[in-house]
Amino acid sequence: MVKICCIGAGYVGGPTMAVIALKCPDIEVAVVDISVSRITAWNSDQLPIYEPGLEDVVKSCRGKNLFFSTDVEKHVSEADIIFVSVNTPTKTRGLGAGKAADLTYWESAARMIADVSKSDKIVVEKSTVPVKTAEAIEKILTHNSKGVNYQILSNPEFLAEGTAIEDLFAPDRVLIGGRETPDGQRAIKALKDVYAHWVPEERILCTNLWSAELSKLAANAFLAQRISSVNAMSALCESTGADVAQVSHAVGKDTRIGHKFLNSSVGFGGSCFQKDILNLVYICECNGLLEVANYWKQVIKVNDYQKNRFVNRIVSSMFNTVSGKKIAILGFAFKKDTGDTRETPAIDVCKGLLGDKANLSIYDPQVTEEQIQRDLSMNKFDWDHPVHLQPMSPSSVKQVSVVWDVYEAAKGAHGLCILTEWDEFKNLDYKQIYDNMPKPAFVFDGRNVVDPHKLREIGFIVYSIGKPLDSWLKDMPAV
Ligand SMILES: NC(=O)C1=CN([C@@H]2O[C@H](COP(=O)(O)OP(=O)(O)OC[C@H]3O[C@@H](n4cnc5c(N)ncnc54)[C@H](O)[C@@H]3O)[C@@H](O)[C@H]2O)C=CC1
Ligand SMILES: O=C(O)[C@H]1O[C@H](OP(=O)(O)OP(=O)(O)OC[C@H]2O[C@@H](n3ccc(=O)[nH]c3=O)[C@H](O)[C@@H]2O)[C@H](O)[C@@H](O)[C@@H]1O
Repeated sequence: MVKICCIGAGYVGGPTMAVIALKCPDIEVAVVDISVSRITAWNSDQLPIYEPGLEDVVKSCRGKNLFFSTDVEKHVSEADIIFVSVNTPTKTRGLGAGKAADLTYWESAARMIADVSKSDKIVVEKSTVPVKTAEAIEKILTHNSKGVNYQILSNPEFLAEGTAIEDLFAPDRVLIGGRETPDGQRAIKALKDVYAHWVPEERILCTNLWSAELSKLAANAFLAQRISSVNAMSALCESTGADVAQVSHAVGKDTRIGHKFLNSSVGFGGSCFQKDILNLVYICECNGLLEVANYWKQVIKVNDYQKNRFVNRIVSSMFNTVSGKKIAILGFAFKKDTGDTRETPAIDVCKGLLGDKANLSIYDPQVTEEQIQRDLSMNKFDWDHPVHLQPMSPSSVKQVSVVWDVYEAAKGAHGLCILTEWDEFKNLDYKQIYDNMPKPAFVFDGRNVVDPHKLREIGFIVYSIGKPLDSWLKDMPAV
């Protein structure tokens, strides 16, 4: 029986391995992690991450051919194929700080593999890594090999959170990069055979190592670029009276452009887009390609601009101050159907409002108070480390309260800010909410989930990203 071990039981390692176990009953899959609490949660009824459909998959194979364990060394030494799906955060210190990927966790995983392996291994990069990481990993492994042969493959993951199980069941493509040697090709075939259990052959793309590594960074950069493009247009729409939804629709009808990923928003979030683009920028700079680096940097600058613009709009429309005013924040996760808050635009918007001394009442159906308090008091990039290595008990932010009832969050608030597109926000009783707010009552919709016309009929002053402004907002331009 082929044995797979995955190092890193996170948003990627957990769901991908669960699906491999489900689709390949003839393979034994062990997911290992240094975080005891994560592994305990994977072995319990309360999984450590919220992802639609995940629980069913885990329950149907856990204890049969899917195991979660903290015994990292045992499972690594027994495995034929080792996936490495550990954190690759942005460096916060030293060379490349603020841009380069921090490969500390990767390197320590590689050194541990070299220490405990007694049989030949295929080591698969599942984490998103800089181009040429495989070369570095290969050096660590071969310099410490004790006669064991290693083949390194790059097999980046393209799942999106909230749809991870769907994405894994029917991926647009599976990408496998390896060495162009007979041993490298054999390793590619071994991994291809795993995916071939359920992915049609024409969707499994095999390339050289560097193409696979770079394709992952490129794919995320292209996706983020689309959002920054439409968000840049949203600012122009507000100045001209165009409606960004209509513009996106018209543009996306061109089959060469396509309609997906053209929703204007308060900005993209998530653990990877910014991190991976910064990483790409750093690689370009290291290769002397400054024009290319600047081109991609702009995608992040526009994203920051969009978040700032949103905060400025709120403050300027409320008589240039939110000091002492209650603002209800509806949604904190970086997108709907996940409890993940990594790099969520809500953090920057909340910090911007807190900077202007607002009192925030936050509601998100999947995010706990503890998480929100941590996010609002943590330093940039500190979030992307194993949980038990993150700074402990940051002080809580006093002007923030977190509630589990959206109407309670809204009660007495001067304004509502919609920051995540949870479906439930579409159909709230906005009349009841309006009646319980001081006037003028504002709605700032950062996800275009509400119908501004209906809310204006109730009496709200409504700002929807990229939509024609009402006269109140026109008279109070955001600087
Ligand atoms: N979150 C996502 O949707 C996607 C993430 N990725 C990439 O996948 C990688 C992992 O991301 P996530 O799963 O989101 O991160 P995560 O933080 O949820 O999981 C990483 C896990 O690795 C563990 N870990 C770190 N060092 C370890 C070591 N030496 N030994 C054992 N366990 C160790 C941590 O404790 C943590 O549980 C990153 O490179 C990310 O860029 C790629 C595609 C999608
Ligand atoms: O490498 C990764 O981590 C993953 O990053 C993204 O997945 P994810 O971040 O989970 O979620 P997305 O659906 O891409 O959304 C990212 C952000 O962009 C925002 N977004 C998305 C689409 C859109 O049209 N407009 C928009 O503002 C979302 O609200 C969210 O904040 C990619 O979609 C995945 O392919 C990739 O594997």
